Amino acid sequence: RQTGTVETDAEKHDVEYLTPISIGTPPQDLIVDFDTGSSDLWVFSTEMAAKDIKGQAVYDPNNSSTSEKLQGSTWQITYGDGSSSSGDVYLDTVTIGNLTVPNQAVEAAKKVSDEFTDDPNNDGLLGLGFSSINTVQPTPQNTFFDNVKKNLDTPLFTTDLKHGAPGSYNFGYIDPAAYIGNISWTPVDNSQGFWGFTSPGYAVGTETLRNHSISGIADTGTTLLLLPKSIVKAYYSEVQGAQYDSSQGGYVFPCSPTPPDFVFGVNNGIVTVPGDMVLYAPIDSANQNCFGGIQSDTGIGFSIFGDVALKTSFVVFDAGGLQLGWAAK
Ligand SMILES: Cc1nn(C)c(C)c1CC(=O)Nc1ccccn1
Repeated sequence: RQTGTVETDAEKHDVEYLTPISIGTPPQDLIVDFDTGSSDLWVFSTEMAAKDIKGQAVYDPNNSSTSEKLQGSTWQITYGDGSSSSGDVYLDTVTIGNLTVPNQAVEAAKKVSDEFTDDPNNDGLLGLGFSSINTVQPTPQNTFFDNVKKNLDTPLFTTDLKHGAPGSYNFGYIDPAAYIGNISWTPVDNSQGFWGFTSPGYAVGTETLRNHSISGIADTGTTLLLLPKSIVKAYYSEVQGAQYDSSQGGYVFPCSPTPPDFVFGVNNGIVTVPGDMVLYAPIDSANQNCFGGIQSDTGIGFSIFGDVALKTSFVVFDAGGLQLGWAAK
């Protein structure tokens, strides 16, 4: 039985967290976005048009003695923010930290949307959602985690994302030194292929928790905390000068003073998003006004507990117990 750990580094404003992986023989090193909100492992590849590659590392299946084309298989994915990619599929050896999966489905991109072309540091996505939403046709493929699970001491992984600093993904064990206090556990609804859960309520600043169920997903691949419009309005009503700025596509407010904390419940525990984490990023060079890290989930159908929420905590994604554990750190 094994365990593994790999460091993930924050991009500017923690917009995404990029993590090294190796594919093929000899190993080809790429840096990808681990995404608990999707279930495809896809990478920039030599099968793409040169104009769509701007600085990314690419996977070359012809340069790997262990690659094997999955004949007739294709994939196409469109994310909620409208970005997309598509291509064909190889089986090849994938290594993350000290964990290796010999016949992992590696989805080689032939096309990617501009959002990916214009993100020079990101060479692809590694889905850590449930394999039920893998997009490979005609036969959906397993995620890296689903393939490595049987070799792990226990079928779980943990995230320890940080604000402006490298964090870590651990596989197969809970590091007691990575968190403080108790872990609050809550059941996972994976019926849509996500790490879904329901928070019992929220609070703004130091007020007491309001009973208001929030159903959402724990999603490392989404930058912000996307919540029901009514909760977002309630939060920003307590932030001086906050307003919805349609040109920015969300709530903006003066970068000073620091806005109030946002607290959400997890079972009978709470998770606190400090006000300075809600200050997502300045929208002007004078750093006068800031774009909020909390925005509306309108149109998605569920809330998204993205990096703004996840980086406050040590989070356990437990596939064995089908539960999420949140702890302070
Ligand atoms: C931001 C957003 N809006 N809507 C409607 C959804 C569903 C999202 C989340 C999203 O799309 N996340 C993402 C994007 C690219 C790669 C990985 N995950």
